[in-house]
Formats: sequence, C-alpha cells, structure tokens
Amino acid sequence: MSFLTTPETNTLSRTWADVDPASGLDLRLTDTCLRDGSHHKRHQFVPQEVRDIVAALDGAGIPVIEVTHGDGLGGSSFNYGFSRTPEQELIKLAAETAKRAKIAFLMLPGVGTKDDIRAAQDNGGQICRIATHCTEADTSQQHFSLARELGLETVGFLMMSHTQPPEVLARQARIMVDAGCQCVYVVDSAGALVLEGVGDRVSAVVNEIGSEATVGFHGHENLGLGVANTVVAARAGATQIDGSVRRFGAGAGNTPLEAFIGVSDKLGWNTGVDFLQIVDAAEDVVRPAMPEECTLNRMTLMMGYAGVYSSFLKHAGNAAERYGVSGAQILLEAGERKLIGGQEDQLIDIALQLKAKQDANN
Ligand SMILES: C[C@H](O)CC(=O)C(=O)O
Ligand SMILES: [Mn+2]
Repeated sequence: MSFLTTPETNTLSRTWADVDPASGLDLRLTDTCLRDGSHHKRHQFVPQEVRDIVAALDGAGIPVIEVTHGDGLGGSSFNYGFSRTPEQELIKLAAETAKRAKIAFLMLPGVGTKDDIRAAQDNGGQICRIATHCTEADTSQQHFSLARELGLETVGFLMMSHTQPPEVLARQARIMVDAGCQCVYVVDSAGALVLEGVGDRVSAVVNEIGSEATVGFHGHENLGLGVANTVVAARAGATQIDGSVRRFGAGAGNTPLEAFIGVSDKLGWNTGVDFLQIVDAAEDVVRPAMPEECTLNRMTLMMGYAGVYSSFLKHAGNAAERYGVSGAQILLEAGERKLIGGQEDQLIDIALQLKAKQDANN
C-alpha cells in the first residue's frame, strides 16, 4: 500500500491522524530566500536587506537560513550573473545578525572550490550544502570529506530529481552518505514533480539510508504544488524541509515557507516557528526586498510542465528579449534537450535557432 493510500476498510470513524503515519513529527526548516531568491533578484542583494531578512526570520524561529549566490559559492560570474555584494560578505553579515539560526551556504562542485568552503566557514557559515545533478553525486565526495574534516554540518542536494526514478536517486544518495553527507535532499529543481512522484523518491532515499542520515525536500512552485508536495515529502519521511518566505526563489519560487508552517500547525507537526511572526516577516521585510512577486505565469508554468531548471527563467527571458523570440518556446526546447544547471549558454543557442526559423518563415 502506498503511504498516500487511505485504507479501504470502513473509514467512518477514521481521521486523517489515524492514517497519517507522520502525525506529530518534528521538522527542521531551512529558509532559502537569501540563496534561491538570489536568482529572482538577479543576485543583487545589498547588506541591509540581508541583515533585515535574517533578523526577521531568526526572530520568528527559523532554525536554518541559507545565504549564497543563487548558483552557490563562486557563482558570481559572466555565465550565472555577477553578485552586487560579494557572497562571503553576505554570509558574514548573516552570521553576525542571527542569534539562534544557523547559517547555511550552497556549493556546486566545479562552480565553487574547497577554498570557498573554508572561507564560508571562516565567515560564520555552519552548514555546507553540496549540490550536484542527481546522477553526479560522485563529484561531491571530496567536498563532503573536507566539510566533515572542518567540522561543518553537511547536506547533499540531488538536483533535477524528477529526471530519475526513485532507485537511481537512492543509489546516488548512498554515494553522498558514504562520502560524509548527513542529510540528502530530493530537489525538485524544475517544480516538475507531482505528489506521488515526490513521495516515491523520498521513500526510496529514506529506505536506502535508514538512520545513517536524514532526508530533506526542496520544492519549487512551478506547477503550484510546493506546499502539497512538501506535505507528501514529510509524510514519506523527509524531516528537513526547504522553502522560501513569500516564495522568494527561482522560477515561480520555492515552497512558500510561511504557508507550509501554517499547514504544519494544522497537522500538528512541530516546526518551532511562530506563524504570526513569520507572516509579518514575509509581508513587511521579505516582500520589500523582492523585485516583484514570484508568480505562476506562462514562463514559470512552462518550466514545471517541461521540467526545466528553475534558475533558467531569467536567462531564458533575456535570450527571448534579445533575439525577439518566444521565451516559452525556449523553455520547451530546453526541456526537450534535458538541459541541466551549467548549460545556461544553450538557451542562447536555442534562441538563435528559433530566430533563424522565424526569419525563414517571414
Ligand atoms: C543551484 C540551484 O539553484 C540549486 C537549487 O536550488 C535547485 O536545484 O532547485
Ligand atoms: Mn531551488
């Protein structure tokens, strides 16, 4: 029986709590608006915004706050977009501001280096999150072992998890755990997973790593399922949960953390976050730092539908504008080509091909 299936026996006297094996669970939340939201803000955070957001999230009880360039340590570049303020400076400010929350940072092997990890720790970062495409976990091994040697807490991110079946993710999770990873995340980078698709993947990873490490889930809103998918992930055994207050993240944004906290309260799950305070933080502090709301529109829906990496949104928009072609068509083709993070330049290639076709038809 699937963990989602309601028993077929007489259900008149049953409640959701009776059929919910995860009732009463404790969840550890990570807000990622100062990292995933960096994509939406084109990496233009200024120090005061980081101070204000960290103070507000920390005050509401968010236990982990991620701060880095959207594409992780070393991401500030021509390919990904230059940061307005160096990320190491932002990590330091965040660590100085937080009274209770731990500051996490993200790194992608090949984008950041081991020296970047050392610098982030020197600046007060305590949790090292290492992200790889979900078939490339072996590229993270030396980084996990360094992070553990340095005494950092470690998290692994299996990006674009919708592209692989549960058993492949489980094998990749095993590689990360054997290398020193203490929590493996199923990462729905494209916001393309739908309910059972999340549950099956999280369950497979939980079954593979048992009590050796915890499991997390990182969702995107591109099909409007961020909260629902995250509830399914928690029911399937994910105990570390990502989201961004006000959805401030790439694509249509991340799982809106304040909504998930409200839902958790209703389900009797413990997040340790004060709902009223986090709602105020979302409205009064986080929203003013956003260039615009993260919304479901033609482009972001297309990302979820076609399975495109959420951080491609701004790059596809730029290419569409520059070459006078449809951004949605670029994203559909990116989905066809199964592009992964780091292949942002191919969006330009697609735009040029669309333009050539367009010109030939005129
Ligand atoms: C580098 C990416 O933006 C990581 C992430 O948040 C995702 O894959 O989703
Ligand atoms: Mn993300």
